Amino acid sequence: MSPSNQSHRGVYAITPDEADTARLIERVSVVLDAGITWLQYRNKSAAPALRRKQALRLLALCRGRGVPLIINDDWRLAADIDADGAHLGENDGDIMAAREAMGDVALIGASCYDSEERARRAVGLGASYVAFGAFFPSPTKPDARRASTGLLASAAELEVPRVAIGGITPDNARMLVDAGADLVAVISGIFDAHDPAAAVRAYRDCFAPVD
Ligand SMILES: Cc1ncc(COP(=O)(O)OP(=O)(O)O)c(N)n1
Ligand SMILES: Cc1nc(C(=O)O)sc1CCOP(=O)(O)O
Ligand SMILES: [Mg+2]
Repeated sequence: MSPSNQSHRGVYAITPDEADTARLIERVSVVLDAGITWLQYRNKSAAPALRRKQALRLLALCRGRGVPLIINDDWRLAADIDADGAHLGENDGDIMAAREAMGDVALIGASCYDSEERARRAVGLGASYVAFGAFFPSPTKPDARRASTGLLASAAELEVPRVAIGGITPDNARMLVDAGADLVAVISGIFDAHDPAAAVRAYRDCFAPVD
């Protein structure tokens, strides 16, 4: 997988906690139509049965739009429903086990926070992308530890896509792209925006070359 591959570049939208499944699908549809690269299903409040139901509904939606669906936290659920990937943080289990269960082409992401060493280890264990953050104060996760943009450049040698996360807005995204981010992962900047589709387009513009 090449970090310059266009299919691994752009907007990585992450769902907000949304208990109403019909509303979740409605909100995500708008965002998919605006042109995102990947979607992550993340719902920290839902019980397992609701998470499974929502993940299945999102998977059908994403398949129809050709957008990979990555499941947060739970690689077993991801493997069980045949999602496109799983995202694992420091308390979310074993990258090697996820890779073994999900196969070679699955998108297995690892949260690396502010640590290049953690990213190196994750790639060694089979991660397909690494995520660093938080780069800015995050409304969704105010206590997230902070990362510096230098990590994005130095992690280029890992030769997997580098994801930036945490408080990313259309106004600060370009500096992360310029620093080496292949994807920007966003919750509130999209889903709390007055016009989520316009927000996605504004993030996408940050990946376009400046004239
Ligand atoms: C793309 C991406 N990066 C980081 C995270 C955070 O993962 P984690 O630290 O496990 O925290 P939770 O999201 O589970 O609260 C992520 N989900 N996605
Ligand atoms: C889920 C998550 N992980 C982070 C990390 O730094 O690892 S920051 C974060 C929240 C991202 O939401 P928002 O775009 O609203 O800031
Ligand atoms: Mg997690």
